[in-house]
Amino acid sequence: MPYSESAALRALQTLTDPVGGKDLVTAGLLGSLNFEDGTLRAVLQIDPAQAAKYENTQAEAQAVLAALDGVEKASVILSAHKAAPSVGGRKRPPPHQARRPEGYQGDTHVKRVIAVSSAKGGVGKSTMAINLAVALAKSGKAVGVLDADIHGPSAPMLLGLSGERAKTETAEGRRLIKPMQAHGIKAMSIGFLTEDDGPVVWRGPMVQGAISRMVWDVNWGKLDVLIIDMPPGTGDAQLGLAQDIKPAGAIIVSTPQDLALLDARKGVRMFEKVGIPVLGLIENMAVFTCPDCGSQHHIFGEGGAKRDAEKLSIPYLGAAPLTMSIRESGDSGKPVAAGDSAEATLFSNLAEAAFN
Ligand SMILES: Nc1ncnc2c1ncn2[C@@H]1O[C@H](COP(=O)(O)OP(=O)(O)OP(=O)(O)O)[C@@H](O)[C@H]1O
Repeated sequence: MPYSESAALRALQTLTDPVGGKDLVTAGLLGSLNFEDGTLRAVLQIDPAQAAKYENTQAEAQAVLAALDGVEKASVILSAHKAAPSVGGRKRPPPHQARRPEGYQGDTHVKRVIAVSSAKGGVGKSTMAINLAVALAKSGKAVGVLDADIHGPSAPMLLGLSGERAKTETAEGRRLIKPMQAHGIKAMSIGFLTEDDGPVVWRGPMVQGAISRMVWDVNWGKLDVLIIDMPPGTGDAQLGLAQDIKPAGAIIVSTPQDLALLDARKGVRMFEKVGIPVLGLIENMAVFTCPDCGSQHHIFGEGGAKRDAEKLSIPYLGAAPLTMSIRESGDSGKPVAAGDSAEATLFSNLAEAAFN
């Protein structure tokens, strides 16, 4: 298989920062990653005072990168962490932290932030994000979902919380938004913060600011996973959001349709551009089984998602069928994953594949 940047990022994620304890990518140590003529070069930016602690890490990183498909030679360089330029005596934070409130500690309680994304609208991304979250919570994990789709928030309806309004509470000395709770998960959506559930017509920086606030000004408490249901698309807004929130990984949802898959490839590239590893592709609406005769119909095509995942060197995490109960449960605010049907088992298996 050819070299893929996602595979390289995933490989670096298997190694732990000996100082901070997070994986190398999430810890923000990866300065650059360049592939040319079979040679993969990575720069890890470390604090020079801690250089001795990184000797093994350098060798380990070189070994995992050299073992990748398409890589003939890997070289990992340790470079001194450049101090952030000082402005008026204060350190300027790196760009993705720009809106983080002063003294914010919240995300130290959140073990992993994972984005669920689709390059095309209507492929079932929100349905997938909510059902994966509920399935994960059923397996004992503490899970939160942030509905980052400012223009068409769907979490209130999918969770049976339409019309509910979030309250605020004081935690860690700050006034924070109290997340909503339903079906074993915590959730936040712009739909809980505005007067009605209609689409919110905001633009560019306002959108990004509002979403960042929902990550940082919500009292998430201790979470194993915070799932970000990203707005559909691969434009500047999504790219900025990914840079701003810096999730540890992204899951791409697509139907088997050629057009959706073409867009999914753009999605993979978008995340790679900002150094976020793609954990895999989930195919939605893969097959419809006729309830009368049991015959199976691949309404949006067959096999393309698996082939595309292979071509892009990203894991194919599995598929969800097109069923009446997935649609109805979404509309009625009772996620199918919360029950004990065959679909619920399927979402548990998908969650296992995607988050473990
Ligand atoms: N596997 C499925 N089987 C049946 N219906 C589904 C399935 N997945 C999603 N749907 C339905 O398809 C519609 C779109 O789903 P959803 O809102 O989750 O998509 P989305 O990709 O998040 O859309 P948007 O891009 O507009 O946010 C909803 O009515 C939902 O109930």
